[in-house]
Amino acid sequence: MSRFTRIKGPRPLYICAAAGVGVAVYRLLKPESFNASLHPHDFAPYILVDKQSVSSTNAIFTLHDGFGVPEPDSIKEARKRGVWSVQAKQPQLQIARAYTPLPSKPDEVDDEDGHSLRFLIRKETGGEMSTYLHRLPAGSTIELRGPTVEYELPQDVKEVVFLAGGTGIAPAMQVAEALSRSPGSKMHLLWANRRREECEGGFGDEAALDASGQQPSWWKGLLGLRQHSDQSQHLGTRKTGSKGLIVRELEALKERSQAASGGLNIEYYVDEERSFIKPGDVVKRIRTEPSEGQGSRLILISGPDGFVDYWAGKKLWVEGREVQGPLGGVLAKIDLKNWQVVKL
Ligand SMILES: Cc1cc2nc3c(=O)[nH]c(=O)nc-3n(C[C@H](O)[C@H](O)[C@H](O)COP(=O)(O)OP(=O)(O)OC[C@H]3O[C@@H](n4cnc5c(N)ncnc54)[C@H](O)[C@@H]3O)c2cc1C
Repeated sequence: MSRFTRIKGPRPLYICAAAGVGVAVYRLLKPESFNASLHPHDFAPYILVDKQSVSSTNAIFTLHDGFGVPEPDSIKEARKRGVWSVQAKQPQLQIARAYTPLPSKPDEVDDEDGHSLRFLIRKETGGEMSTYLHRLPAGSTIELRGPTVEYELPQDVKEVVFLAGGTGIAPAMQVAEALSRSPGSKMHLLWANRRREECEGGFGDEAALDASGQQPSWWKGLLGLRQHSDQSQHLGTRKTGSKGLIVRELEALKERSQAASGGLNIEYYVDEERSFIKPGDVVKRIRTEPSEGQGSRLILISGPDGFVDYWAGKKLWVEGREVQGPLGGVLAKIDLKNWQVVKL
């Protein structure tokens, strides 16, 4: 199972309490010692304060703590550690699903007490939780628990190549946020979407070089990059157009990274424009010079099952736990040298 399939085994939560329990009841029932509302085991109320449409299927949900308390230390800690999630509960069906909080809002980065949790949520056709969430009006209560750290970045992380498909961009943004606190680290983000509407105005760094004519292009044919390059010229004409919400946030993350670490490099790929991530795009980014120093080098993959399987092979279930499974897919055919692959 990837991040984008139904939670199996013990993960769906069957809740005995009646639906519709609101913040007021929590206030009455909460023990004196219960001063941080997000809790790893018990659900706590959050208020949906804003829902901004990104595309015909995706929206950014902004939630505030139902008690109005500052962000708990557990979230501050998770933001530094790597990829993390929280679970949301559907009260009528008594099920829970995991979602990946986006990095702090650009205007809340320096706010120690910032208490927004934001999620990029895709409305799945026939999906129980996601259609429920997309139907909720502003002001609704959504119960959350967590955080759960899904993957902790090694302390000595030096370089990351992140292959993201669709809403797999959320964990990629978490990694970019964590690395922006890690001087000397560097990240290459390759983000693939089916449709342009998910990344309107997204204009890759490589395409920028192409457009300015400074990047020699002979090697692109060798690496299978020509198609993306041609596409990039096309995207270049859109540079002045409006930018989607996620694209704008990626650009803000990029600025933060450039100021604090070795930088964040982003490329956009759009199926409907016949622009796809190629093996050569990965090969090019994992060529490290010995002079670039010691430290962990990671290829992280996040997205729909088919995307993860294609690049790195299936994850497996062993004794009720999901494990990495052997390296398969395209990456198994590439000489990865000292790069480690992690399927998210
Ligand atoms: C760690 C983690 C983090 C995640 N983060 C995010 C995130 O940030 N954003 C995000 O959008 N998602 C995220 N997900 C995925 C999310 O948890 C849900 O799986 C997703 O929202 C779909 O849930 P659902 O209840 O709407 O769909 P489900 O009801 O579980 O259905 C999923 C799909 O299966 C189909 N389906 C359901 N039942 C059947 C059936 N009987 N036969 C055939 N098809 C069926 C549905 O039509 C739908 O397309 C994450 C998952 C994990 C594990």
